[in-house]
Amino acid sequence: MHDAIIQVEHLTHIYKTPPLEKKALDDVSLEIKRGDCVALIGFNGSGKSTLVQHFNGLLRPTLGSLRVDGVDVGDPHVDLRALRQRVGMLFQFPESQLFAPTVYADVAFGPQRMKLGRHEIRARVKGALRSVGLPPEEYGHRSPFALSGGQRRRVALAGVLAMSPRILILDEPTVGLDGEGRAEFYSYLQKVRSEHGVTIILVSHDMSEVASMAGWLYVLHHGRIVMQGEPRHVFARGEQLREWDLAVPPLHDLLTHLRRQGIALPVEISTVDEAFDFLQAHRQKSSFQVVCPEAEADQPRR
Ligand SMILES: Nc1ncnc2c1ncn2[C@@H]1O[C@H](COP(=O)(O)OP(=O)(O)OP(=O)(O)O)[C@@H](O)[C@H]1O
Repeated sequence: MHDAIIQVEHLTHIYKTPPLEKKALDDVSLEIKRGDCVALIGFNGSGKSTLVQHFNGLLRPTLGSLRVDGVDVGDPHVDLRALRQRVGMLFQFPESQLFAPTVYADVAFGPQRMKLGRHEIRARVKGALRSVGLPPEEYGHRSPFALSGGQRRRVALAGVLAMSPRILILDEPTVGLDGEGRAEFYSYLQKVRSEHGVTIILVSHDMSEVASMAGWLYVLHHGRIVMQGEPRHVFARGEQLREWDLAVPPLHDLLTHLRRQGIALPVEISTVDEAFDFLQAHRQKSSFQVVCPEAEADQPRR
């Protein structure tokens, strides 16, 4: 496909740590289009990290092939340094890698290593900090260690963005953040995506979390892609997902239950609002009623 930024064909990866061998990926094929946001979902040890480490050449295929942004990652003669600058990776707990005395210095570290000019570095650092909601005038001079957990993580994201990656890989990006920190992180990630047009790959155990961002999910199990599709279609197969130890978002469990009760909810429904609108529109035809507790609570008691 001409606009694929990542093409993986029959990729197998075997870790050879004598005397043991571990097949971590088994005949994986996929294509990710430029500008898309996809998620790799799977239980512990299913091969997610092994797969994404091929995307910037940290690992090379044992068998099969992959091309990333036009580069043949499997070719041992290819120098992958340029590719690594185009593929930004944010590992779990990235804030633990922050080290500089100020937010500005931390974000500037990557562009400085790229040997860019002073003006370019300044423009990139300021732009990256603005993208993650930390205006440089306010946060640039502060110590990253004096910020909240969520803000520190956004500093780490700005550090990757300042390298102007074409592909951004985020491994469990919100693990350890509270609900508010998670929501904030994803809203800035959404902003980054629209502003920078970057291709995003999310790695997670938590399907409900990535569903709001990702347009396509790949489910990994024992190193194989066992299911893929739009989140709403994947979630509709809850029983199968549970067999692979994956939790289905609670809304989708409820929708499945209602369908079993004979309410013909279309598979396109994937948010609470969509479910509510559908039930409202159909209540005339059906024997059930939609009760809105807030509206009820507003009524004076008789
Ligand atoms: N360096 C290594 N040497 C040997 N085996 C490894 C190595 N790294 C990972 N593995 C094994 O390969 C398999 C896939 O691991 P991987 O880390 O890719 O899974 P994962 O889905 O990312 O897991 P998690 O969600 O726990 O991070 C696991 O069985 C793991 O134990």
